[in-house]
Amino acid sequence: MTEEITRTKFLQPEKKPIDGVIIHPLRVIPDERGRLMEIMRRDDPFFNGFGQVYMTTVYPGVVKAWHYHAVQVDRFTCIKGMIKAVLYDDRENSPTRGALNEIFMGEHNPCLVVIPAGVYHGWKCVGESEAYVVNVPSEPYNRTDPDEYRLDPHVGGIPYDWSRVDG
Ligand SMILES: Cc1cn([C@H]2C[C@H](O)[C@@H](COP(=O)(O)OP(=O)(O)O[C@H]3O[C@H](C)C(=O)[C@H](O)[C@H]3O)O2)c(=O)[nH]c1=O
Repeated sequence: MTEEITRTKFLQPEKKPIDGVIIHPLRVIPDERGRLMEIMRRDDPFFNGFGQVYMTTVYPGVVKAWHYHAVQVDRFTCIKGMIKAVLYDDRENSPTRGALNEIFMGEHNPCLVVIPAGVYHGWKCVGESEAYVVNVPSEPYNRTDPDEYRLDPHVGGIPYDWSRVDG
């Protein structure tokens, strides 16, 4: 009973994915020389062109959030370290408005996450070393007028506490 409650607590966020969000598991192919992992392919069902590819990193304990894009779709993976990615749906008319998704991803759970425009998102490095994220957004970054809207991660009004949950 107790175990079930604990598991439910941690699995709950991914049980009801935000409308349009895709969590796509990535396969790691190891051999005696190292590892290989495909990230995204032109024939993936969610591929609809890309704007650019970039990497961004996050130091242990740091939160990078909340961001959303008006037009851009993000497709990101964590290739080194571990992050807790959190998504929040505040889109008017969305069937999942108010839903939060928590995804623990990275070396121990390789996956690509597709985030539709309008969905707040961000991540925290939950490992002990700098985490490396690769993003393949649908649009190139506009340096003079970025499609990037932000809220403070701690007092921005989104009902999520970024602190670690022990138990
Ligand atoms: C995305 C981008 C940024 N920049 C510049 C703008 C700033 O001077 C600097 C850092 O950018 P930003 O604060 O957007 O970086 P992050 O906070 O790591 O943002 C990333 O992490 C969060 C969680 C996200 O959701 C963003 O979509 C993602 O870009 O690089 C560029 O020059 N080119 C680019 O393509």
